[in-house]
Amino acid sequence: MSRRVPSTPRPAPAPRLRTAAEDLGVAPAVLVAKNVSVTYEDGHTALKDLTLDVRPGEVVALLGHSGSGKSTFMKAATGLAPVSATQLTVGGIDLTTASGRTLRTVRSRVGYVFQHFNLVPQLSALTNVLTGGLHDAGALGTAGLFPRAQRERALALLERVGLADKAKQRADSLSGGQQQRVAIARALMQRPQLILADEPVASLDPRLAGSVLSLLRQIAHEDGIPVVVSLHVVELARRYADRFVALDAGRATVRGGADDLTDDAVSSIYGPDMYSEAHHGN
Ligand SMILES: Nc1ncnc2c1ncn2[C@@H]1O[C@H](COP(=O)(O)OP(=O)(O)OP(=O)(O)O)[C@@H](O)[C@H]1O
Repeated sequence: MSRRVPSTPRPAPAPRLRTAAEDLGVAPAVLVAKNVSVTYEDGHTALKDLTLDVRPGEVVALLGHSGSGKSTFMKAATGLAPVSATQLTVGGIDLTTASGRTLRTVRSRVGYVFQHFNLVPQLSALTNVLTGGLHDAGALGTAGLFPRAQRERALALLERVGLADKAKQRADSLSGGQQQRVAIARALMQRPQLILADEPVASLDPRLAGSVLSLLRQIAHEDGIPVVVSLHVVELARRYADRFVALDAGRATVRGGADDLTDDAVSSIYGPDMYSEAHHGN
């Protein structure tokens, strides 16, 4: 059973812009997970009864020790893990029964951002972004001949992430932070309903980590595309997420708003010994 962290008195937060979710009122959840469990083929249960709704415009951080089930949840949300659930839907499509074309459609509408970027190293930044639109580009795209409208859109997305001048550069000649921005542009090329970012800043230094998370938050708040992001550094969750869910051995243990990530909450998520590392990163 999840428990909420009791609020402690804190200084009043600085005023902020309304999020897209707030503007939309009570927008329907894009991702609905009710009692989701995942047991892998070897019998290991990596997720147990996780319930989580993700609404337009919000950034939800997944916290917890290594091996607590964060990636497994993301795999479950794209039909890549063996799931049992009362409900698991993305954009209204039931992932517990989807297969074949339906599953491919769901995956094409979920942007995935990985720790190691997963770009094709020898291709240009622009071509990497274009691959995000393959689902819509048809046979021409598969042959590497992307329609002009797609190329223009990919360029506009590179501009959005601040890399228009790097469009023709090989992916492997870009810095880590730049590669992650290309990966985010590639995810946006999918016109995603949802972005899943699995430790997107674990390979980046703190300054670049902040800029990548700030970009993801901007996408959630301005475009309304919700972002689920797994993080190992609590301070980043406090700063860039709207709320968090902490997992422990596959179960949600603590959840709340970013302001609820008090020192007590951090200790109860990671234990007193891990407190310092999770607090500040390496
Ligand atoms: N395909 C698999 N088969 C069996 N067990 C798996 C499989 N994938 C993951 N696991 C196990 O499930 C548990 C949860 O793994 P998961 O990768 O979801 O954790 P995580 O919280 O994302 O960890 P990290 O922070 O290190 O990425 C771990 O014990 C892991 O070893």
